[in-house]
Amino acid sequence: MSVDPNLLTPYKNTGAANASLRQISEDAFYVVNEVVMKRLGHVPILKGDFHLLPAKVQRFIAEKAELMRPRGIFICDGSQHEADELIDKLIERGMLSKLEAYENNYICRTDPKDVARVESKTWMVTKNKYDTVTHTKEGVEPIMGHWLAPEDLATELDSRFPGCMAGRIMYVIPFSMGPVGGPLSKIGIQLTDSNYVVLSMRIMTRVNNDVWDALGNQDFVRCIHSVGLPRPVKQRVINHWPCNPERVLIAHRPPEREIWSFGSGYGGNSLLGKKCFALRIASNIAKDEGWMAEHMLIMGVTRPCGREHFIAAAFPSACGKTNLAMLEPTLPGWKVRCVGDDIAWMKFGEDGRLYAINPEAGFFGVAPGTSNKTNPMAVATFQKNSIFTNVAETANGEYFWEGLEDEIADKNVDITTWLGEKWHIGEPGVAAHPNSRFAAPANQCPIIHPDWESPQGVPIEAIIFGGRRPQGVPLIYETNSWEHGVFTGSCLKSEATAAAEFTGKTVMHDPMAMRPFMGYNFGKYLQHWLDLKTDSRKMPKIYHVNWFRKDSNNKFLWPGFGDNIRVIDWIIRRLDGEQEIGVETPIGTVPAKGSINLEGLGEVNWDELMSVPADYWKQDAQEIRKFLDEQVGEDLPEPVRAEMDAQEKRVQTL
Ligand SMILES: Nc1nc2c(ncn2[C@@H]2O[C@H](COP(=O)(O)OP(=O)(O)OP(=O)(O)O)[C@@H](O)[C@H]2O)c(=O)[nH]1
Ligand SMILES: O=C([O-])CC(=O)C(=O)O
Ligand SMILES: [Mn+2]
Repeated sequence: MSVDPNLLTPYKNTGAANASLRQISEDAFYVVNEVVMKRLGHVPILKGDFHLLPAKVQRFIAEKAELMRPRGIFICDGSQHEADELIDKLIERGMLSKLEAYENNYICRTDPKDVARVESKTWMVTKNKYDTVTHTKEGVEPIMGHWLAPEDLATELDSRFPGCMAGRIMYVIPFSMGPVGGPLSKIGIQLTDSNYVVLSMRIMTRVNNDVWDALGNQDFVRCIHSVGLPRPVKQRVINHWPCNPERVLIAHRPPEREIWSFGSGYGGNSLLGKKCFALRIASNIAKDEGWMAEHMLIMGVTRPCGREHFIAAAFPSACGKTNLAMLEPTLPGWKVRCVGDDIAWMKFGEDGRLYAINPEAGFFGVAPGTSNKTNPMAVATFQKNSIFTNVAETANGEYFWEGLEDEIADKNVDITTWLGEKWHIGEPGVAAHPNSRFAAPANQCPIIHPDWESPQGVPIEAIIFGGRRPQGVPLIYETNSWEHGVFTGSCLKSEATAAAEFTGKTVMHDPMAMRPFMGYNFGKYLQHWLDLKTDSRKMPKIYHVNWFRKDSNNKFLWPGFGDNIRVIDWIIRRLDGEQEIGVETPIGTVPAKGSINLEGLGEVNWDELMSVPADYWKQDAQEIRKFLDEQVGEDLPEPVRAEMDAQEKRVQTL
C-alpha cells in the first residue's frame, strides 16, 4: 500500500513546497479523516483512544502506520502499570533481565554491533545545503553536520521504511522535553517498534497523558523510529536485540521538525527526545526563537557562605558532564546540586539573565568509571527503577563494570560480561562495553536541585567549556570576553571516546562540544551566540577547564572528580570580582600561583598543571586557523576571526 500524496504529507513532500504542502494537507485532513481511518482500519489500536487524540496526531499516526505497516498500534500513557507489563513481556522474551540485587533494576545486552551513536550515518536534511553545513574549503568534508538533499532522503527512506514494522507493534509515545506545559518546554511524539525505547523514553523524558492536554492544537516534533527488522526476520537476532546495523540512518528535517531513525536501538540513536530533538532540532528552533540548545550540564553550587551560583558546562561525550553535575565537594561547607547532566535549553529573561532548564527527566550516563568513589550521587540514583545497557552482571544479581573492582563485595564472584562470557576480576579483557550506560530517573538523585523542574529555569552565571586534553592545556582559564569565549568554544578539542564510532586516542575537534549534534550551519551557530549579547543582558563569563592533563608518566596531573570543586571555587571568586587571583596569559586568565585551594590534597605539580607552553600554543594557533579556515571558511563570523587573529598574535609573545 502506498500513501496518497494528494491527501497526506508523507516524507516525499519535502523540500521546496514543504511548508505550504503541509498547510494544505492539514486543512484537507479534516475532509480525509474518514479515508485515513479506513486505511488505518486493518491496523488495530491495541491500547489508547485514537479518537481522543488531536487531529494532527491522528494524521501523523495513520500516515506512518500506513507506511510502516505494524500489526497494531499502542498509545503509551507512561504509567508504571504500562511499564510493568512491558517489562514482564521483555523478560519473558529474554531481552531484559532483572538485576536481583536491587529494586526494579534491569539489564539488557544489545547486539554488539549496536553500541554507540553513528555520526557517519547521521544527517541533516535541508533544501539548501548551506543551511546545514558551512562553506568548507574545496575537497574538505564538513565534520560539523552531514547534509543530505531532500530527494536523497526520500530515496533512503523509501528503501527502508515501507513495511519496516511488519509483525511488530508501533508504540506512540507522547513526551515533553522540559516540564509539561512550561514556557521553555517542547512536545514531541515518537513512534517506535522498540519496547526498550518505550521503557527508556519513560525514564529520560516526561511521558504521560498531560502531554496531550498541553499539546492541544500546537505543533509537535515528529519522531519516527524503527529498529528496521520487520517480521518474519531473515537474519539471526543477537541477544534478542533486533537492529539493522548495515542500514542505520538517522535523519533530521529541521524546517519540518521531523526525525527519522532506522536500524539502531542504541540510546543516542533511538531515544529521539535526546540528541536528535533536544540538540539537533531544538538548536534550529532556538536560532529561530532567540534561545540556545546546548550539550551542557547545569549545576547549582552553594558556597560555605550560603550563596548559590548556577553554572552550565559543555564537555564532549564521555568527558565528565554527569560527574561534574553531581560532584561531591571535597572542600568542607560546599554543596553541589544537580539540575541536569547533559543538555541545557537556555533563554535570556526579562531581567537580562540567562535562564536554563534541563529538558530531560533522566540520566543516560556512562557506566564504566562510575563508582562510590568517583560519583556516589549517580550510584545512589540508579539503585532502583533503572535500565543498564551493555554492562556486566555478577552471579549475585549486581551490575558490574570497570571501576567497581574495589566496591564489589565478593571479588571472586562469577561475572557475565556484556558479551555474555564468563569472566572474573583480574582476567584479561573488559567486563562492560566502554560506552555501556545506565538510564535512571533524575528525581531519584539525592542531590537533585529543588528547582530542577522549575519551568522558568535557573539563572546561569558562568559557562564552562572543556575536553580531554592530555597535553598543553591548563587546568582552568577564564576567557577575556563573550566573543573570546565563543572563539574558545569553537576551538574545543578532545580525545576520542567510546560514545561514538571513533577508535583510538586521537585528539579531535569538537567545537562547543556540539560536533555530533550540530543542527545547522556552524558559522551561523557561532553568529547566533554572538548575537545573543546585548547591552541590557548580563552575559555569563566563559571558562575553559581540563581535568585530563597528563604528566610524562601518562598520569593525570589533577585528581579530578570531587576535587574539581576547587576549580569551581576559583571560578566563583572570579565571578565575584577577585582580580588578584588571576594572571593574564595569551589564551586567557589562569590562576595566580596558590590561588586555588589545594588543602588536603597530595602533591600537585602546579607549574605543570597550569603552564601555557609556548611551542604547544604556537602550533595550536596555526592548527586552529587551518581548522576554522577549512571547516568554517567564509561562514566564520568576523568577531570570531578577529579573536583568532588576536590570540595568534598574543601567543607569539609567549
Ligand atoms: N580523570 C578524570 N576522569 C573523569 C573526571 N570526570 C569524569 N571522568 C571520567 O570520564 C568518563 C565520562 O564521564 P561522564 O561524566 O559520564 O561524561 P559525560 O560528559 O556525562 O558523557 P556523555 O553522557 O557521553 O555526554 C567516566 O569514565 C568518568 O569516570 C575527572 O574529573 N577526572
Ligand atoms: O547520545 C548518547 O548516546 C549519549 C550521550 O549523552 C552522548 O554521547 O553525549
Ligand atoms: Mn552527552
